[in-house]
Amino acid sequence: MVTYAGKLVLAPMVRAGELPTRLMALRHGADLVWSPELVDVKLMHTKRIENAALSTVDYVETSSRPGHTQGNNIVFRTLPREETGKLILQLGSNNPENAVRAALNVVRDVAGIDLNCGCPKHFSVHNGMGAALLSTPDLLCAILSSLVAKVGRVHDKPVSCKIRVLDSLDATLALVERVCATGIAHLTVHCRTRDMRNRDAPKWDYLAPIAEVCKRHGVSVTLNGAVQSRAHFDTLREELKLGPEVGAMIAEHAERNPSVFSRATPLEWPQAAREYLALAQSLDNHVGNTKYMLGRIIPGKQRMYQYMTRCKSDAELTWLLAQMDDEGKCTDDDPLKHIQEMRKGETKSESSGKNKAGEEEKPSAKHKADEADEPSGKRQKTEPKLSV
Ligand SMILES: Cc1cc2nc3c(=O)[nH]c(=O)nc-3n(C[C@H](O)[C@H](O)[C@H](O)COP(=O)(O)O)c2cc1C
Repeated sequence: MVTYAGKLVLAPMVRAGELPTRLMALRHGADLVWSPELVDVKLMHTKRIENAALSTVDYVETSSRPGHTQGNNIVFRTLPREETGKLILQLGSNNPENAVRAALNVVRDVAGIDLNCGCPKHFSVHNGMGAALLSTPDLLCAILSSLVAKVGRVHDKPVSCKIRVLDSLDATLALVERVCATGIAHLTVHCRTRDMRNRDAPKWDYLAPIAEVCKRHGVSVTLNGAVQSRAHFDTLREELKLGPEVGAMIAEHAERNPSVFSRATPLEWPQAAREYLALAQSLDNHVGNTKYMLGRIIPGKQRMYQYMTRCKSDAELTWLLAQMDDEGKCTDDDPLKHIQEMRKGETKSESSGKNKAGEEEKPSAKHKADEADEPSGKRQKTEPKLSV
């Protein structure tokens, strides 16, 4: 069974935490990775498909949700070869039965189930999920108890949850006592309150007393909030006098550079961007999501950032990043002109039904295998942009 103590992990992040980012984080030393929050009602209506072309397991949305049309959205994709034993799936839920149904649907492909009790964004809280659960502790604990009894114990998989701190330490400790008593194995504490933004300094001093409560219950604990890298975590652990059993979770810094988990120096942004793009393309990641991540990795003030935002396809992104030197400068005098020309060429070959080599166009083996990337992109487009 997976354990969490002392580990440095990738945070759950909507949009940013898709498979390519998780793999890059793992390859650079993340001990565990969290999926983005997946809403229970959506996840419980997915069908498991083994995608032989990519060696992934895809959970694809089916049509059976009332009011939803037939679709083939990939809701969740994992690469068992690299993620087995290291992937924690995060649920968004406001209902114990739905949480259990969703978790049972995917439990064979994940190492643990986590409940999101910390996201303050409208799409989560207006349904009573995420940080709203902090104000409904009875419901929060009912969901956790159900997950522990009906999923965790049955399938020998740990259940965990991620909370924010409350306005006072006493109120936080009282909540932690209740949450630990549900039988969870692990707790992540985002050391900011629901009203604090990511630019606000976290209340790290809450962590030591929270860790004491957790220890009494045999629950491991992870610190979250403004952790920058493995080296920074080592320093923090000393400064805050945290035991070796306390772990840390990184979100924004890992979104900007998924190699921050490394014991060596993390990659510079041009190398990180190149590596991310190659990984995303090898996994048939939707171009909209790839661009989103490149937009986080490439600093906004760089020329390369502006060029990247003008690209519309994987081919354009590949060409552009191949023109980038090791400092991130573009070696082509007029990359936008070249991209326009590429696009015109593609339009011509598309309208003739033939590719540039004059062969008939065929769908790629990967797309044929799951036929689902485009709908997945639609999902990504409609997801709200987070800045939590
Ligand atoms: C792009 C993005 C998406 C996020 N999505 C989620 C999510 O799905 N579930 C969740 O519990 N928190 C989510 N968060 C919050 C982070 O997991 C984390 O708690 C927060 O960013 C604080 O960590 P940091 O200071 O290292 O960024 C998200 C944060 C970001 C930046």
